[in-house]
Amino acid sequence: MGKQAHIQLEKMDHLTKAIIVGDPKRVTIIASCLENVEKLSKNRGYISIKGTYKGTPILVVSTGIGAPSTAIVVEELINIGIDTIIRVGSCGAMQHRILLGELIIPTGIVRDEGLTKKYVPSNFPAIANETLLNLAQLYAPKANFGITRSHDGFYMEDNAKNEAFWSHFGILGADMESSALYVLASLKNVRALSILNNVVLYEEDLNEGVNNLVNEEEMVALGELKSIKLALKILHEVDSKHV
Ligand SMILES: O=P(O)(O)O[C@H]1O[C@H](CO)[C@@H](O)[C@H]1O
Ligand SMILES: O=c1cc[nH]c(=O)[nH]1
Repeated sequence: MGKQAHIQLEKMDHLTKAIIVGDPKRVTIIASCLENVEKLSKNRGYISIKGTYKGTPILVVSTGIGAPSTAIVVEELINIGIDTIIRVGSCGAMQHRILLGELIIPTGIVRDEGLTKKYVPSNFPAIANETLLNLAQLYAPKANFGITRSHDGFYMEDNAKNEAFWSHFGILGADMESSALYVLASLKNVRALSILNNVVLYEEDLNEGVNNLVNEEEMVALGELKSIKLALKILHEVDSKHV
């Protein structure tokens, strides 16, 4: 397959592992943890670089916010031969015990976004790849593992009510992209995992929490670095594909 319409990348030799991030600024932070970094493309907010981590080639691409934009990136990454994808993202906690900068790693996800329903019925599960999940459990035993929720409406009036509803069932946190990644990965037979840094305490004002990320508040910035290092370690250690 040739150059992909949105990410503007084509198949590259030996490049099968990728990190996706929502915020394009995170691409630069990840670049600082890699060697042999090369800038690749910049199109519509989809920024990409490649580099190596302890010799393992890694591609890093930003998705922007939301499931549709993420699905475009995931589809195009698969088209260019990527078979292992880790989302390094941020999320809001849905349990009081989860502190800022703690990692939340979805084992399964409540599909409260619209995009994946265009692919499969809503009773199809969004689940993490077992191989990647086992490595995450090995390298980050203190992370919060469990079910999360992906949603579409950052500013909905009923957010607090919906979060209280799902929090009651033990849902750990919320983001907007992970369920799209998990569902597409299952459908297309590639491996996927999300590693989320908690940037908002449960029942804290959403805007204030996300601004903390913009201001690089210390706990949150450390959590982000922890999420990046974990993703790189997993991608380095995992064998080249077998789903
Ligand atoms: O920090 P990223 O990876 O963008 O993730 C989270 O932050 C955005 C909302 O502020 C949404 O994309 C949400 O999923
Ligand atoms: O609460 C939050 C924080 C970040 N991203 C979300 O989707 N929700």
